[in-house]
Amino acid sequence: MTLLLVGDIGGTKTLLRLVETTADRPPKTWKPDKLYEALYSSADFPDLVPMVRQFLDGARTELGRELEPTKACFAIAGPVIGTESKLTNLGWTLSVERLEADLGIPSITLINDFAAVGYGILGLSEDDLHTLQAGEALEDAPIATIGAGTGLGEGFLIRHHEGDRVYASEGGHADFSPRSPVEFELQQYLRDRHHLPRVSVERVVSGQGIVSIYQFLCDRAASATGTAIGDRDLPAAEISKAALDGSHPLCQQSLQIFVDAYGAEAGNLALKLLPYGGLYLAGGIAAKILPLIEKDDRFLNAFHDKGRMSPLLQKVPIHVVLNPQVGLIGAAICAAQLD
Ligand SMILES: Nc1ncnc2c1ncn2[C@@H]1O[C@H](COP(=O)(O)OP(=O)(O)OP(=O)(O)O)[C@@H](O)[C@H]1O
Repeated sequence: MTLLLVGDIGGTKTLLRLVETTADRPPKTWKPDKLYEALYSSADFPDLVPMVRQFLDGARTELGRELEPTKACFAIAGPVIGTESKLTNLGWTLSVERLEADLGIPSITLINDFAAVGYGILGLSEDDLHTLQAGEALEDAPIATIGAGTGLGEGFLIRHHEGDRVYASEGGHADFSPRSPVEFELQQYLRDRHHLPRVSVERVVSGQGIVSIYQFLCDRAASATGTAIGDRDLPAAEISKAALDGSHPLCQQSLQIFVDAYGAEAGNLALKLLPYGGLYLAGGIAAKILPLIEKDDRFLNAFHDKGRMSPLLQKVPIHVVLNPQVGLIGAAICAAQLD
C-alpha cells in the first residue's frame, strides 16, 4: 500500500488530501478515494510545511494510526519553474528539495494547477462531464483544457503510447481580442480604468472579469442616462445568480458578454491546438452557469465564429467538467506516477 499526499494550493484556499493506492502505478484513468482531507485558508500559514504538519497531525488523530506518505504532488495556482514555485500573493517560495527534506517525504513534485487539471480529466467518469458538442473525437489527437475561476487557466495534453504528456500554459495572459462594438468599448474601459497598455483575456474571462464587465455596463448606463446605477459593487456569484434568474438586465447582459468572450477564447485555443481529443472547460465558473452557456447556443456560436475555419471547430468534442475536485484527482494521478 502506498500513501500519497496531494494538494491544490490556491491564493485563497488550500485543499490537502491523503490517498491510498495498492498498485505502485495505478492506471492513468484511476479515480482515487480519499482517506482524509482538510481545507485551509492559505494566508493563515507562513509556508506550506507547517500547514502539512498540522494536516498530518489531524489525520493521525482522526484515523488513529501512523501515517507516512511516501509520494506527494502539490498543484499550484501559479508558474512552476523546474522544481520551484513562488506564490506571489502568499509570499511562499516552494522548492521540491526543501519540502522533501522538511517533510521527510522521499518523492515530491510541484505542478501548475492546470497541469493537474490535465492529469485529472483522465480520471473522470461520464457523470463528471456535461457534453456541449459531441464533435468527432480522435483518440490520438491533443486534448485542451481551459477554465475560468479566480484567473483563466489554459493547458493541453498530448497522448502518447509511452505515457501522456501534460502541459500548462499562461494562455490566460494572452491579449483579449474584442469582436463587437460593446467588447471594443469594454477593452478601452479596462485600459483606462487600470492604466493598462494592453488587456489580457483573463481580465474579462474570470470571476473578476464578470465583476469588471458588470461595472463597465453600470458606468456606461450611468453616463448615458446621467443617473447612477444602484448595486454597482456586486460579487461575481451574485451577478451570475441574477443573470440566471433573469431578475436584473445588466447582470444578464454581463453574463452574455462573459460567455461570448469565454467561447471566443476557447475557439482561439482550439484553433491553435486542434484538440480533437476533446476540449474541457474546467474552473469553478462554467459548471455554475451552465444554463447561460447553453442558452441560445451562446458559447458554441462564439466558439465556432472563426470564419472559414468554423467547420473544423464543429468537430471538436467539448465537455464541461462538473467535478470541482478535478485538480486534486490529477495531483493524485501525478503523485502515483512518481518514482
Ligand atoms: N456562482 C458563481 N458564478 C460566477 N462566478 C463565481 C460564482 N461563484 C464563485 N465565482 C467566482 O469564481 C472565482 C473562483 O473560482 P474557483 O472556484 O474556480 O476558484 P479557484 O480559481 O480554484 O480559486 P483559487 O485560486 O483560490 O484556487 C471567484 O472569482 C468567484 O468570485
